[in-house]
Amino acid sequence: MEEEMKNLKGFKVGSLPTLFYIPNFISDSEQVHLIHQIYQSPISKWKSLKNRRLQNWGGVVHEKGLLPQNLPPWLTKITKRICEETGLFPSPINHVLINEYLPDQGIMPHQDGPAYFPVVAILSLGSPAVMNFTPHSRLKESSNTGRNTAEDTNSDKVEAYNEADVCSDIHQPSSILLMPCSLLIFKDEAYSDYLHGIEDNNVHQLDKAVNIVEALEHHSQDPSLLVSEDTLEANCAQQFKSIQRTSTRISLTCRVVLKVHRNLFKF
Ligand SMILES: O=C(O)CCC(=O)C(=O)O
Ligand SMILES: [Fe+2]
Repeated sequence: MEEEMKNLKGFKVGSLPTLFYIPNFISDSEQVHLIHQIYQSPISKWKSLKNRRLQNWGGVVHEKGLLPQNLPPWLTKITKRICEETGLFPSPINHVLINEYLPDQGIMPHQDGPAYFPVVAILSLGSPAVMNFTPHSRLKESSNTGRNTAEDTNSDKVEAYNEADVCSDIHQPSSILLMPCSLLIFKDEAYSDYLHGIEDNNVHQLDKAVNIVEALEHHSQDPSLLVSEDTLEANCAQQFKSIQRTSTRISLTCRVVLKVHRNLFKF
């Protein structure tokens, strides 16, 4: 806890417990290197879903735990740094999902599966995008069995929610602007009581974004940013209205699966 407070002090954004946004967690050249490694991977490593492609690293996440595979050194280099610098993970990060989104692709609102330790670190590369956090009623015990969404087949998500599950009382939706090279960390209620998702269209609104100042500090000239016409006199942070997604976004979702099966036959 002490470590966490020290390392992440100053990076908490918004009022929803708990979101941390670290701009420029990696350098531009590290971004180039990571993108190169991702596209160097065998084509068979890609799995195509309805609305995006993904690479799964670290092994297969099963309802009962992880059937592990070592992460490649180009990934452990970054996951080790995430562990050390955040101090939030109980053991080394052992699972990384790499998602690739074209400008009109996204990920439906979902909650990450129960196999994961409830802290997520997402490194963003390429085109900016907005992630939305939407409140939902607490998962009922009976539905928390690790079933997949309709969209996914790799057991990393729990079932999608219908409208009736989304409550509108004290919990307010919020969103976060994910610029390239940034690291987003979410945990606590943001993990347990909110769904997170990215809209599948090429314009993302910024009106609910809680980290505009932090996100734009080094990126205010980014051509993706669209300025609102009616806020010319407003301060810099408020004049950005939306982003135009014009190229591919890649994200690395880094997590810990606590239960690891060393032996296939023990499943
Ligand atoms: O691409 C992202 O930023 C989010 C990915 C995600 O939520 C997931 O893989 O569970
Ligand atoms: Fe997720």
